[in-house]
Amino acid sequence: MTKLSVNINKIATLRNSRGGDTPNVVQFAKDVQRFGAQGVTIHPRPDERHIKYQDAYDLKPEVYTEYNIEGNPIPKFMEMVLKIQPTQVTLVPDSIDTLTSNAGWDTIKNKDFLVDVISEFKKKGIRTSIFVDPDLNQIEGAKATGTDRIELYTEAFAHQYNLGNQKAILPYAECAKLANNLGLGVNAGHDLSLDNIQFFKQNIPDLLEVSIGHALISESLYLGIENVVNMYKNKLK
Ligand SMILES: CC(=O)[C@@H](O)[C@H](O)COP(=O)(O)O
Ligand SMILES: NCC(=O)COP(=O)(O)O
Repeated sequence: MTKLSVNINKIATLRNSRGGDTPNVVQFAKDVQRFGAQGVTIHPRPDERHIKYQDAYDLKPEVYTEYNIEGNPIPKFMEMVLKIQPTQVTLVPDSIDTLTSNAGWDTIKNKDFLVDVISEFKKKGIRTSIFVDPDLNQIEGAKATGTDRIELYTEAFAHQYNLGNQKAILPYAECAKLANNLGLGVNAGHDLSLDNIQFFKQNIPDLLEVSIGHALISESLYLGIENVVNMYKNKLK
């Protein structure tokens, strides 16, 4: 079974746009779990433009499914994750000013750094995952870091699949196979959606978890908007 972890960054983006507490990210996390999500993902960024570090702490007692915190392991991030002790930390090499995650780790160049950081998290019993491009050398490199899992960076797949290029799945399937053979768990995320998730799942062996945010929240708006427009109209009769 593949677990669905709902990334709630976009709920924080909406909240922050008005400066208040609507929508409330903790309530949203509670609700998605009540609706069946098997995990909650957040990706606090150094500028706290969506999820704030305080949200990460506030969510801890309310996330009773898998709590996955993603981010670049800068000292402030490491300190927070080590304090919170979520189920999983996913390391992403994003630069400070990046719009969204845009690359996986170079696991070979950054081996020593990743070995150190991963061992810190593992000492506290936190499962580790590292964000990687679908490249066999990077999967071998990931194994050498001591990580428990990898998260396949799926933006390229999502883009190509949308253009009708189903072959874009092939490097992902190969990398998942290699990871499984090496004893690494396989997660995936970025731009997965209702359009592409079933095809992705069917072609990736032993896919343990997907984290989905941007499309899932956008789809929720579209799938809910008719209902809400009519609820307003009823109140205006
Ligand atoms: C690693 C990854 O792909 C997600 O964490 C994604 O980057 C969400 O981050 P944003 O919501 O900041 O785009
Ligand atoms: N790890 C990927 C994630 O959490 C969500 O990415 P996206 O669905 O917002 O692109």
